[in-house]
Amino acid sequence: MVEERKKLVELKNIDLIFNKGKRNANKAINNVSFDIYEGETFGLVGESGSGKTTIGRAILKLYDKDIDSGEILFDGKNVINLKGEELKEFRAEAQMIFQDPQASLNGRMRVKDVIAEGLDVNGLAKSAQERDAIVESLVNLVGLNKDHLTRYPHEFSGGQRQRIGIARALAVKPKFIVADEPISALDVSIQAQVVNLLKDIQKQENLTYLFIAHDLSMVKYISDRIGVMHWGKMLEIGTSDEVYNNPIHPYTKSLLSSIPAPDPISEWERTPLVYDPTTELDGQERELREIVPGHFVYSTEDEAEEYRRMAV
Ligand SMILES: Nc1ncnc2c1ncn2[C@@H]1O[C@H](COP(=O)(O)OP(=O)(O)OP(=O)(O)O)[C@@H](O)[C@H]1O
Repeated sequence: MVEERKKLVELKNIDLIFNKGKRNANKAINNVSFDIYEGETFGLVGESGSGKTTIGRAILKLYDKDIDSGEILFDGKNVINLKGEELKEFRAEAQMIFQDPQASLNGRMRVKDVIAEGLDVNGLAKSAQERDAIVESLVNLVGLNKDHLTRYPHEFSGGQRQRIGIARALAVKPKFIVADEPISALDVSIQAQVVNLLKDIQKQENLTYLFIAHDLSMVKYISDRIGVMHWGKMLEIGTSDEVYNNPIHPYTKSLLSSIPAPDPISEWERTPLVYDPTTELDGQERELREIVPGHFVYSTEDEAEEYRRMAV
């Protein structure tokens, strides 16, 4: 089903190397390919430093350097080549929501102006009245109220600040949002509210999300498909159900086994699996291979055969 949908974002064999040519060169993204379909939420998981943020920022063209090889297409257009009007349009169509709303919102601006910044930069409101009206509708959409508009971001709780960040991203009517650990800094009790808000808005506005997280339980809840990253490489891609219920790559299995179980008995029985990453360094050629329809695992041909046998 998913395959028939339009691809909004296409990553083809992306490499991105920080400090290229220097002693501290770091290949943060290593030959990564995947697509994000229009209207879906693609969850990107993996431990700290695995390259998730780098992928999100590379798609949004937020680095002052280009990717080192490969191609990123947004709505069919090569992101690297975007300039002038096309780049401006892309900047509005593809937005980011950050982990720490405190750090990402300008504390000296009133909420009203924080939210309207994108409208102002892109000249999207024809009059002060229209600007006010758009800001008010956004505030309603994210569950804040009009009285909040004249206050400053620091006067709000973490969850409310994230709502301000979401309203701000939505102001320019994006098609695509990279949500980079948008709930990690929030109290557990607030996390579900913000995730539900993102889901509701997605439906209402027909948005496409790249949702970055290390909290696998929430990723499962919000994502249609999930990609698992380790050391800059994509090790497994599948539907959310497949990756959770039938994980194949040993790294994915270890990540899932580290999630605490909700009830004490299962938690007592839980055995965390330890992943041995040295197999990634054995010099064998690996690539993402389809094990069952729509479920891909980074493997050699022999490993893929073995995975297929085990999946039957
Ligand atoms: N601007 C930069 N300059 C140099 N190295 C960087 C830069 N940004 C990230 N890196 C490195 O690239 C690798 C991938 O980092 P990235 O932030 O993408 O990982 P992540 O999976 O998002 O981790 P986290 O969950 O901690 O944000 C890391 O080794 C990191 O140190």
